[in-house]
Amino acid sequence: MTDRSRSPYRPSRRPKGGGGQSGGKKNPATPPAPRDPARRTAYDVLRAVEERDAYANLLLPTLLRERNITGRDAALATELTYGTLRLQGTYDAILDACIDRSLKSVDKEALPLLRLGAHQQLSTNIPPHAAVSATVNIARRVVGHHRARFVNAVLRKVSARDLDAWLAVVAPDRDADAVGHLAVVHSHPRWMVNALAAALGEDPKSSDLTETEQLLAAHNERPRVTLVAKPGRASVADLIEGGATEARYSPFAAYLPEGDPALLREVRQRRAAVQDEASQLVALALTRVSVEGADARWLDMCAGPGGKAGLLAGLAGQRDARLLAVEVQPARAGLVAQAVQRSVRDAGRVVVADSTRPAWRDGAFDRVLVDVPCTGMGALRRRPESRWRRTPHTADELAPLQRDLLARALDATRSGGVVAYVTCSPHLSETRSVIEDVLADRSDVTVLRAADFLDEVPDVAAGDYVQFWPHRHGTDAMFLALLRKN
Ligand SMILES: C[S@@+](CC[C@H](N)C(=O)[O-])C[C@H]1O[C@@H](n2cnc3c(N)ncnc32)[C@H](O)[C@@H]1O
Repeated sequence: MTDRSRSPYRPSRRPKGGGGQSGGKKNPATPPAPRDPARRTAYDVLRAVEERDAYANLLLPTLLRERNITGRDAALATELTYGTLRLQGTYDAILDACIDRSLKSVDKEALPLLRLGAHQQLSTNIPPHAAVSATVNIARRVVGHHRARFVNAVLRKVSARDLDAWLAVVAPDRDADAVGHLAVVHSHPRWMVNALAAALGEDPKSSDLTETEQLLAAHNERPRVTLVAKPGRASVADLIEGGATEARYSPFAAYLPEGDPALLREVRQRRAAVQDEASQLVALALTRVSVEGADARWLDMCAGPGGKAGLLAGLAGQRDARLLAVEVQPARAGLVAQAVQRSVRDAGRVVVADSTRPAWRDGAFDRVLVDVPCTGMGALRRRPESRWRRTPHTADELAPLQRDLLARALDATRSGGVVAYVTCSPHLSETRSVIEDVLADRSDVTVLRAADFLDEVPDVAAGDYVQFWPHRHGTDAMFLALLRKN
């Protein structure tokens, strides 16, 4: 057991009575800041992710704000939370080797402590003894002394090896089982490694999964923050003046190397927003396809939370066109309304509706974006926990809705108009399979070579389609098909 007197994280004692505040006054509205605020906050997020499927990217900023945690503590809490979630699969394989029973039998309050402790020991510069004692201190407060002793015992076993040495013990041999090896080393579910290898055109049965490994490794890197300057409302130069740097591909993008995007005036005024560069480019590609005749009515059928709608509304306004943005969930439609607010010529309109039951007549639109609900396997860098929430069946379960939405998008488009089918996933069941299934029943569609409309981006063509990749482009893995209605 850790010697409390030597712990650098030893909590200070509060005086009894009088609330411990200077002047003896309590403010019941303000919860006391937790001791060791960075680790405690990381633990609270990890536990909420485990217990109630919370989203770390939403909960962490909320807790940091509520607890008034800033600066180095906020940076540490962020690193510990995301770092632990990213390598959770690797840490679980190691922890499993350190306890006598199955890791699955460890309760949901203690398990995040084990992962948090393993992360500090194996992937940070925090000295192992400090990582153990600090984690055990939190364990005493949140799960009691008995289970804290269990946490202490397991973490001491973890400290016997460094990460590479542990991987040599717990990861399957690469030659015998390449997918199993990569799954443990890069912390992905096995089925997902298979699906990603197939999407990259590599044979999951071979031991040479070089590009698959690059992709898995990229999923565990911290994504850069990319901003979009909304057309007609802000410029990239404005963002660069605020501290951003020039982006590689999108004419509307800038990268923010550090700092909180909300501190930028343009972001606060909703003239700019955070948006992945590939998200910008797939929307832009739709606007680059020439259409003969009228080009006044644009439709975004799945608009929430409004990233692409915000960009499209600005571009529509600049061309004197109008964008109708449709979203089935009222709360998300509210976010779309904020995103299109004050776009050029006020070109965006938002409605709450189900796009599979269209309230518009067939052929009413010149350009249609259908950015369907999907597994989100293209955004694993930003939502690391989502890889453990999906199952091998999630993509198949979504396919009927994706097919229905694409068919309705084609119906909504006039002859000569164009549809962009977009997913934030490279999974073949949600990308080319959906298109092939829908087009098998129709003779009124021509598939365009989507990469021709994104000349500035190298290595993005996947046959007639476009597939962005984190390891090639530094973006989310967005998929795009451009379909002309004959
Ligand atoms: C992948 S997200 C779209 C992202 C969005 N285009 C953006 O760039 O911010 C899919 C959205 O479609 C919405 N959705 C799902 N089914 C729908 C339907 N039948 N009709 C309209 N919207 C739907 C979901 O609520 C979700 O907000």
